[in-house]
Amino acid sequence: MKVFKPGDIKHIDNLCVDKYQIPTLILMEHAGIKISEEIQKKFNKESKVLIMAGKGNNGGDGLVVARLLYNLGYKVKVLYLGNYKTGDSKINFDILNSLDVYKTNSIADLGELLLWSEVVVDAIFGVGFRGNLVQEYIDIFSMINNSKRYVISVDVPSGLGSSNYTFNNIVVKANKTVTLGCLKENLLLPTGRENSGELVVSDIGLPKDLMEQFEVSTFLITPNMAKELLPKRVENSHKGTYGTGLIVGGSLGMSGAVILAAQAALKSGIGLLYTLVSEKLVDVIENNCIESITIPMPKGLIELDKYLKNTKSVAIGPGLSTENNEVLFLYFVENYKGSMVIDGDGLNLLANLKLHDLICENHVLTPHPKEMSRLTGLTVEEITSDPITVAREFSVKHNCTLVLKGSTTCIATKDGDVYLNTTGNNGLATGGSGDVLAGLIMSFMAQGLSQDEAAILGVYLHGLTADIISEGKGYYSLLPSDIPKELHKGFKKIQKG
Ligand SMILES: NC(=O)C1=CN([C@@H]2O[C@H](COP(=O)(O)OP(=O)(O)OC[C@H]3O[C@@H](n4cnc5c(N)ncnc54)[C@H](OP(=O)(O)O)[C@@H]3O)[C@@H](O)[C@H]2O)[C@@H](O)CC1
Ligand SMILES: [K+]
Repeated sequence: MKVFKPGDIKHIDNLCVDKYQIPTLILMEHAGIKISEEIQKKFNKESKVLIMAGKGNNGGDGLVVARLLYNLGYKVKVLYLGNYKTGDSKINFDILNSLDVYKTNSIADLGELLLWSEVVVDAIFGVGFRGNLVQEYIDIFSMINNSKRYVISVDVPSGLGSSNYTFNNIVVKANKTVTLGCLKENLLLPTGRENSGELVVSDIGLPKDLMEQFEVSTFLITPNMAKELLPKRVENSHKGTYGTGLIVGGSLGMSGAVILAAQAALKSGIGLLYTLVSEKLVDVIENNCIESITIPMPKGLIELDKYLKNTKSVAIGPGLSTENNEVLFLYFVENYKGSMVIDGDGLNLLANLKLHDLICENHVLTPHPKEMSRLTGLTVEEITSDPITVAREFSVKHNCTLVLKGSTTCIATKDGDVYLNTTGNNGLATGGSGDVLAGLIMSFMAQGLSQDEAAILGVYLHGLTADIISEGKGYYSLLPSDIPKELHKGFKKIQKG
């Protein structure tokens, strides 16, 4: 599903007017209708609604809601923050003036108005919000957030920056956000997700042709997209049909990482799996992954060639220490020509040895923000405040697939597209989750998916399965090892669509 930058909306507005002859006043009316319908679904006509109308068009939407609900018999009060000298908001303010609706621009009355209200319509700022908040707005937002009223935000929760930036760290916290016409990037990033409440995308009559033709480079991974990516299973098949993969990893005290990656690969349809570990770990891997073939690390790496010949994909890094593994890592990055996931200490070796020039189109890198920081030299804050841009710039520069992990994971392709994933939950914030993901992506590449496809499906399935498990287990008790065990439930849900 297409995801738009807040900056795209101005462009869409202009095209509506210039190319499709749709005045923005019509769109504003539609927006108001949709918001008022959402309120009618939850609150009856006896309800007291406080409309907080900002000075731009977001405020104008709020003024329409005030009029529509007043006409329906709701008890409506408006606290307006603009002068409304021109434009669609002025027209709606003038219409409202002709009605007997209570209005004030006295911010000093906010406390009393909040006490009076049952529902607050947050129409203070929409996609036109920029930069910092002055103290007056910080106070307004705090009062709304502390009021314990049901808050419905128009388009975006007010104060949400254009990316994951929070500027003053305060955003209106909504119970529901009705976003107008299309999904916006900032709503899908962590700050947006934390503050939007239930997210509804509302059709406000933007022309279908315009929305289909408008080019974007950010997409949300949908259930349908995941379903289409599932590797096909055929009746007349054998283990060769579903590919051979190899996991390279493990070190003393870190054998579990290989086991987790291997179990994920084995439970996601791979034809044949090898694990390559140091001799000391062979027994523990053998005991825990009976379906895989364990290769003890040979003295001469050239001996690996016989295994790699038929191996379609590799995951290198789970549990691999950075100590004494430089030669091994370099061997794979330089010689292996199939698809390869580089995870965990594989990424740290890549960064330590400055091997960025060896990253290529066959590679899927799966860093969390700290690993991304080592790879790029950016701070973790710089990465998490604008993860879409950071991921996109890296994948294009290095011609690879990049999976930047987070509560919203960004999968960036060499072509510059970014796919956002919103499955998964805080129960995944545990050592070992990433190893499972590396195993899944490697397995899907072995089964014939491209690097981008495998990353998209792997990330989506990983999070979805965690969500299914958490329905019963909650978040505290979710273990990475639960995911391979319950993977069949994730597959089943994807297959159902
Ligand atoms: N096509 C669509 O989708 C449609 C979209 N529609 C709606 O329009 C909305 C976008 O409207 P918009 O462009 O007028 O911007 P909006 O969000 O109201 O804010 C701008 C105002 O905020 C102010 N301001 C900004 N930052 C500030 C700060 N830090 N601190 C203080 N003030 C700050 C800024 O002030 P200025 O910088 O100009 O002084 C300006 O006055 C969109 O979200 C949707 O609700 C619908 O009407 C129907 C069609
Ligand atoms: K808003």
